[in-house]
Amino acid sequence: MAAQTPFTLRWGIMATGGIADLFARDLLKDPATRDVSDVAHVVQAVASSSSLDKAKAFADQITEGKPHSISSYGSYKELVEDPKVDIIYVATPHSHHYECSLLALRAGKNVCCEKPFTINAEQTKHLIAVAREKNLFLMEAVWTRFFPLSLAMQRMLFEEKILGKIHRVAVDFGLAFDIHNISDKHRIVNPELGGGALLDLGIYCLTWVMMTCFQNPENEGERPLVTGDMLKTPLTGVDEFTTMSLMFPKIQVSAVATTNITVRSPETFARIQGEKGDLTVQWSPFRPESLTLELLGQEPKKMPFHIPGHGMFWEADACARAIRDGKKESDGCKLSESLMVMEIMDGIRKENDLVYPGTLENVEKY
Ligand SMILES: NC(=O)C1=CN([C@@H]2O[C@H](COP(=O)(O)OP(=O)(O)OC[C@H]3O[C@@H](n4cnc5c(N)ncnc54)[C@H](OP(=O)(O)O)[C@@H]3O)[C@@H](O)[C@H]2O)C=CC1
Ligand SMILES: O=C1OC[C@@H](O)[C@H](O)[C@H]1O
Repeated sequence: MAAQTPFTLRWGIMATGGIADLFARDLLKDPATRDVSDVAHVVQAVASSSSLDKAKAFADQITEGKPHSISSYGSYKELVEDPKVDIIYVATPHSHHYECSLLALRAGKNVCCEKPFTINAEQTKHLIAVAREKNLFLMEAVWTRFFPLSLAMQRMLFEEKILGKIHRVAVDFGLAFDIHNISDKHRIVNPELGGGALLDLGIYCLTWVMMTCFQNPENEGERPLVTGDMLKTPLTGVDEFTTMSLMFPKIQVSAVATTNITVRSPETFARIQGEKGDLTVQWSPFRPESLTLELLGQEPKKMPFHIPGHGMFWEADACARAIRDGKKESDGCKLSESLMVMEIMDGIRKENDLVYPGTLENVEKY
């Protein structure tokens, strides 16, 4: 039987920083290397807000000097106006996600925007409203949700019920940014770029809590009761340490999530404890490679999950499948969940008086 022609999605990469590079390189990987044949990707165009030369250099860099036909633009506006681009990957700092996603949606482009979706929940709501009004696909790029490990873990917990009743979840994600020696302009500490632990790293902790608690079918979509505490860095006033408590009354599960930008989390960053034992997940919280089952009375069993590349292609494949099928959001990263996570983070920031400066929290009129 003849092989089916894959559905090919043509990407426009908005920004030329660290994650844009990793994402674009993953798009260029042959899908066969991850056993995918129904969808494929093309890096159609790239844009830099700073200069055309930067965009051109980025295109050469991701193709490693090989001949290519990627269009380069010296502005984001030109990128979203390219008729050959189907979807924009927004890879700017947090502070710019909202305006960049709006720019793309208003130009009629589908959007996959880096995490955190926006600075606050009102901005996320607005993006969702614009996407719906324009009948476009929109997704927050929470790539971790699409990893084989994440999907296997959910099958084990919810279909095989390998731990029996789940009682408790603990997740920690910290990175040692050496904040006393980096520039206060670095995006991780700079309030003007939406810096701080919660929005950058805490969102992954919340992702693990959503995947292990909120998405438990027995939870039936009930929202957790949330409280949180922050310790802010005297350097710039953003949160250096944030601790969150998330209680799920319907399933009687308690979750604790901790995040910080000063010390690296230990190798085992997540522990799910149930009546039959524990399931732990090993580094990293954003790109998980192995989990361990520690069932009562049995030897621990470590299960590695191979990642044939950086692992960002799985979320790209999900975008392609959704768009191919005429869907306006991905089942793997629902807009309602992205909005809930933004609302949780808003609530914790409010409890701790963390407000971003200038116009960062503004929402354009609907
Ligand atoms: N999924 C993941 O694992 C990761 C996700 N991220 C997310 O991706 C986003 C970008 O992070 P990262 O790539 O590390 O950041 P970088 O600082 O490396 O790159 C950001 C890029 O955004 C563009 N940009 C536009 N406006 C500004 C501005 N005012 N200040 C600085 N840069 C600007 C620049 O490109 P240009 O000048 O060409 O327009 C710049 O290169 C963040 O929101 C972060 O949360 C980050 C790392 C990992
Ligand atoms: O998403 C992310 O994951 C990896 C971290 O290095 C980075 O700061 C963060 O944005």
